[in-house]
Amino acid sequence: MLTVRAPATSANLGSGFDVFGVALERPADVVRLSKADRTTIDVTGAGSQFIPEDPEKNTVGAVAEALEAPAHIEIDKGVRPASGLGSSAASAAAAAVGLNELYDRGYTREELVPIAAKGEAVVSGDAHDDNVAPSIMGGFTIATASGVRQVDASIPLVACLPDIVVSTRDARRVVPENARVDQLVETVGNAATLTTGMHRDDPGLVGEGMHDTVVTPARAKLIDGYESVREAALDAGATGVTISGAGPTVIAACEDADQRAIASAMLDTFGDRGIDARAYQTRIGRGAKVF
Ligand SMILES: Nc1ncnc2c1ncn2[C@@H]1O[C@H](COP(=O)(O)OP(=O)(O)OP(=O)(O)O)[C@@H](O)[C@H]1O
Ligand SMILES: N[C@@H](CCO)C(=O)O
Repeated sequence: MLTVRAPATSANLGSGFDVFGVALERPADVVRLSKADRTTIDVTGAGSQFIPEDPEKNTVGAVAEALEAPAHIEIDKGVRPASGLGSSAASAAAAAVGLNELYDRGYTREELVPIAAKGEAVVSGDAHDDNVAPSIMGGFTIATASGVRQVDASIPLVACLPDIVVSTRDARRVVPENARVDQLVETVGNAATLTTGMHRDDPGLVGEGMHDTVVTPARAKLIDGYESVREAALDAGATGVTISGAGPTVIAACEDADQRAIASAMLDTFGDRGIDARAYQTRIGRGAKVF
């Protein structure tokens, strides 16, 4: 038996659609794995009633198949599914790291990213790396066709998860197929600014780089109250606000001292619209850990 804790993640960060991602210190999935003749899965915890235990439909099943590593896998969900916090990815990351060790496959953390992404493909139809990469490697990650670059950062964040369901599959359907050259120029500038902020651990630059005029406006329509929540967070001191992954979580970058006020402002604004929510006062953290 081997236990792995894999963190929630926030992908895109506005200007880095399908490329950027960060690991969060919390919440996380805890996955226990033991060798078996065939893969079986038990799921408990947050939203487990909505998560299939069929290995063909659960992200960890695809990972076990890719690694040719059948196992009994117990998933204790700390990351609610369809949250925009990489719920499916956290389980896939934990399974990739754990089965790699259990079967002594010898893959590096970076080599495990595309293997874990095969789990994401089961769920959203696309094997996007931008959640599994930070959940496996930690910190801030830049996932491209040529591999993953990783930066250790510890930017304070507030992730506000409303009691709304937005599936990645649905959110990918509203992404525009084209963008103008001026939007391309603005996005590159914001992405470069955000990356510089991560290297300098500068919440101001990271927040500035989270601005996005291409994907975020299209997805904002799926989150009741998004614009009001974003404004309230900025008024409370957030340096930048955007949709976390495919949503509905709304994520803010900030200074430590402003976290509590930002969390309250976001919760109150959703509450004014009759929407229950919870806010994680967290920060960028480390990747999957084997116990
Ligand atoms: N191990 C798993 N953990 C969570 N969800 C899973 C898992 N395996 C399969 N799923 C399915 O994946 C879907 C949740 O994935 P989805 O990508 O929509 O949400 P998310 O991963 O929380 O969000 P995002 O990818 O935007 O961060 C649910 O429909 C769930 O049934
Ligand atoms: N980049 C993906 C992340 C999903 O968590 C999307 O936004 O669809």
